[in-house]
Amino acid sequence: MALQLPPLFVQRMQDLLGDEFQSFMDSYQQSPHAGIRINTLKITDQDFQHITPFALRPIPWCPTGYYVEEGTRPGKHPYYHAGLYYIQEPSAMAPVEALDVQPGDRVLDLCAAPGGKSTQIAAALQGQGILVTNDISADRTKALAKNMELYGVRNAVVLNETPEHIAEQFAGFFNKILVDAPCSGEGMFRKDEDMARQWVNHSVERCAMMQQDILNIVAKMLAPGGRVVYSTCTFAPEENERSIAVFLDQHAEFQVTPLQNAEHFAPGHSDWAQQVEHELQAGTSMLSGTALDVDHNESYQPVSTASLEQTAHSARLWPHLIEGEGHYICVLDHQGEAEPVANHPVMNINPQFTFSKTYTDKPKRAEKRPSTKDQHDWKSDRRSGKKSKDYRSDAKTPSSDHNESLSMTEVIQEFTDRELNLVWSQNWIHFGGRIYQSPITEQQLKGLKVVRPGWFVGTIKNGRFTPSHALATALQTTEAKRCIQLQSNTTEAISYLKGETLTIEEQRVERATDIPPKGYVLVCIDGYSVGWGKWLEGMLKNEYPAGWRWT
Ligand SMILES: C[S@@+](CC[C@H](N)C(=O)[O-])C[C@H]1O[C@@H](n2cnc3c(N)ncnc32)[C@H](O)[C@@H]1O
Repeated sequence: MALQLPPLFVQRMQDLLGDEFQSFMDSYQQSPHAGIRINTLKITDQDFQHITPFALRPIPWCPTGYYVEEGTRPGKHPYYHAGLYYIQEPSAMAPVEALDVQPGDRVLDLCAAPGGKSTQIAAALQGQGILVTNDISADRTKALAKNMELYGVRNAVVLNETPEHIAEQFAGFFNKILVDAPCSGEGMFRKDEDMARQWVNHSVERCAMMQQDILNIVAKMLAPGGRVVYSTCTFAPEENERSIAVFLDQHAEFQVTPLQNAEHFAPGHSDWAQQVEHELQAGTSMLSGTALDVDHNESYQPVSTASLEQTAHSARLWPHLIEGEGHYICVLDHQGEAEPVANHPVMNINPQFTFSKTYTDKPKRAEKRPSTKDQHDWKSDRRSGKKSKDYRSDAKTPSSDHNESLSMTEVIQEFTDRELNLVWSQNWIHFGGRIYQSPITEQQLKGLKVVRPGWFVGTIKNGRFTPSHALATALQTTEAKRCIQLQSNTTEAISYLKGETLTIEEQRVERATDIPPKGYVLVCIDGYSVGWGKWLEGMLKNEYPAGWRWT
C-alpha cells in the first residue's frame, strides 16, 4: 500500500515549498537510500575497500560513509558482527561531520540512543579524549551500550540521565556537544511509515518546547570556544530555524557557523521561521495547524529578526535534492576563547592500579540503600527490566585499602601479563565486581544514573579475572597473546557467531613461541576481533555471548 502522509503535513509542505512541492512529493515514490559507515576504530577505510563484500558508492558528505545497493543485507554478514561498519541512514551521517570531532576532544552526545552518531564520534576520537553518551530513555540506552561495545569503543561513558543532572556534574566541561534532538520525525516518513502514522501524536509545539529547554541546558555544559551541533529529522520550521533563533536570543555568546561542506545541502529557511513568527505575533492562522500556539503557550517569547536571519547559515537536507532522508543541521559556535584541553582538570588520568573502592565480588547489602544527595553515589548497571539501584561507594584512602587493592592489582596484572599485550591507559573504576577503564573519574559520576562508567573490561569473582566480551571487541589482534583466525566466507565463522564449539588444531592458535596454546584466545574474522574463545586440546570453547549470537 502506498505511504499515507498526514493531510495536514502535506498541506503545510505545499504552502512552504511552492514550486518545489511536486518534486518533494515525487521523492516519496522512491525507496529510501541505504548506507553503511566504516568503523575506523577497527579497520581503515582503505582496508575495508579491499575486503568489502558489497558494492560501495561514496556518500558525498561523509568520507567513511557509503551507499549500498537496494537489497544488500549488510546486517547479515560476519563483518557486521566484527563491528567493521555501522548501518546508517546517509543523511544521519552529516551532523557528526559538522561537529568536526578531533582526537582528544571532550564530547557529549546528549540524545544518543541507539548510538549511530556516538559510534561515529568515537571513531573520530580514535580512542583519545572523552565521549559521554546519554539518552533519557532507560530502555534505549541498552542498545546504546551494546553499540559502544560492538564497535570497540574504549573511551565512552554511557549515561541514562536528564540534561539538567548532567549539567550539574559537567558544567563548562565539553568542547563539542551534539544535540540530535527529539523531534516530530517528518523527515523519516519515507523510511519509517510508523512515524507518519504517529505524527499526530508528536506535536510540533511540544517538540519545539522540549528542544528549546534542552538547548538552554546544553549552553551550561559547553566550554568557552566550544561547538554545539543541533540536528533534527523533521521539516517543521518551528523545530528547526525557530528553535535555534529562540536559543540565539537568549545566548548572545553563540553564533551560527555555516557547515564546512554546506555545498552538499540546501540553506536553512530563515524566511519560513520569520513567517511562523509573524503568524504567531499576529495570532492569525498557523502554517501547520500544529504550530506553536501563542494563546495556549505562556512561555511564548517573540524572536528577534537578527537571530532568525542567522539561521540562513544552517542546513536542510531534502529527500528530493540529495540521496538521503530529511534532516536539519545547525552549527552553533561559542564565541569565547577555547582553553587548551590539557589544562582542563579532568585530564588527570591515572592508569595506575588504584581503586577508590574496596574489592568486593558484589555490592554489599548495605550499599544498596537509597542514596542521599551528599553521598558519593552513582546508579549503575541496571540490568534489563530491573528497577534502578542506588549504590554507595565507600571511598577509602589508598592506604586504608592498600592490601585489598593490591590483590585486585595482582589479579588484573596477572591476567594482563598472561593474556594481553596491552598497556592500560585510563582510570580504573571497580563496581560490583565489574572492572572498567574510564576516561573520567568515579567522582565525576556522582549522583548520576550510569549505564557504563567506561570500557567494561571484565569481572572479578573469587579472586579470578574473567575478560568481558567488550574487552575482546575493542582489541586489535596484536593486543592478545593468542588468536585464531576464521575466514568470513566459511561455515566456521558462522558457527562461531552462532555460539557453537569449534574443532581447532593447535597450529591454528597464533601465538609467540613461549606462549602455551591453552587459554583465552581472541577469535578474529579475517583479522578483526569478534569475541573470546577458550582453547583446550583441539577444542575451542565458545565465549560469544548468548544475546549477540547469529540467528
Ligand atoms: C533522534 S533520536 C536520537 C538518535 C541517535 N542520535 C542516533 O544517531 O542513533 C532522539 C533521542 O532523544 C532521546 N531524548 C528525548 N528527550 C530527551 C532529553 N530530554 N534528554 C536526552 N535525551 C532525550 C530519545 O529517547 C531518543 O532516543
